[in-house]
Amino acid sequence: MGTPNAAPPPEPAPDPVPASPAVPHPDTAAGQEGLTALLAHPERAVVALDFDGTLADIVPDPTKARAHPGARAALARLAPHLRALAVITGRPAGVAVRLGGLDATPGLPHLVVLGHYGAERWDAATGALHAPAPHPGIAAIQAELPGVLDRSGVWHGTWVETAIERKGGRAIAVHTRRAADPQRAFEHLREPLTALAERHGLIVEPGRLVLELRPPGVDKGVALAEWVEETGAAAVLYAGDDLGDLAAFAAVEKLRSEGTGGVLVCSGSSEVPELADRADLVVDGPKGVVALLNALADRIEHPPPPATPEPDATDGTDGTQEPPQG
Ligand SMILES: O=P(O)(O)OC[C@H]1O[C@H](O[C@H]2O[C@H](CO)[C@@H](O)[C@H](O)[C@H]2O)[C@H](O)[C@@H](O)[C@@H]1O
Repeated sequence: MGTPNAAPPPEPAPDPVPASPAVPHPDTAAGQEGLTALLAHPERAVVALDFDGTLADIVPDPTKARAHPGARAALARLAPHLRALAVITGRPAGVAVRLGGLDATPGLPHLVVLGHYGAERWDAATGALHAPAPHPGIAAIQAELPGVLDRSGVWHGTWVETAIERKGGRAIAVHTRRAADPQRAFEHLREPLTALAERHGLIVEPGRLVLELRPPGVDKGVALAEWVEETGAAAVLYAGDDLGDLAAFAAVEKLRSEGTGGVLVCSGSSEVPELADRADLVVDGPKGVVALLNALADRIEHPPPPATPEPDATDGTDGTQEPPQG
């Protein structure tokens, strides 16, 4: 039995607060400004991300790409805080939705997927897919491509059908990741595939060990700028990993010059140094992108307490005021 004057039992220790992942610090002043704008008013900000290499790890077989573990949960966690969220990809929109499991992710009711570099659009709200008619040059290229690849000698006469990705009849990608010497094969095919594309009114979009023959007239920069305008966003964060994302980076740089906050994130790899050079922030591939999305959500959900104002050096409260004269 305790004595009446005994000290009260100590309060039980509070549950440990899980350590919050820190939001990484952009390397550039423009990136810091953009991030500050996004965190101050996420409800006025938008986030757009590339798919392969950014939300999904790079794998040798393009049909086997999947969203990085945790990517869908991180998107679903961040999306409700934002004005809008988009995936902008070179893939057909429906393929990115399927491979990413984006239609099966609760919490993404307003996601937009802009496929084929912005030529296609899928809206989660309706499930509707808008796609232009296929360019007639694609069918012609499908017929000629096997001959061009045979003559290239890259696969020593045994090139495999798996090198070709047909992309829903709206583009054709030739992958060299599974060639004996992927980089050499890429360089070797560039000229003949460019000539083939030009003969049929198409362009070549180079990517990570892939040369894609696709219709001209749209790119990720055009797609991103139009979408940002549509949303009326005051700040935009764009994350990508490949050469096709440079156009989106340029669009963000232009938006910044016009007063919109912007953050350029590179999902880093050794394959595309050009993008890291232009980024405000380089993270460690899709794993780093997922960590960034979670850190942003965490910071928005648990904002730091307002900073204590610095003592005013002229009000005499900190002892540094000049002594009265005279
Ligand atoms: O805009 P993205 O979402 O990045 O799509 C660009 C191209 O990505 C895909 O290829 C890349 O990922 C493959 C799977 O990891 C990899 O095998 C390949 O080497 C990469 O280049 C996709 O297959 C292409 O159609 C996209 O255009």
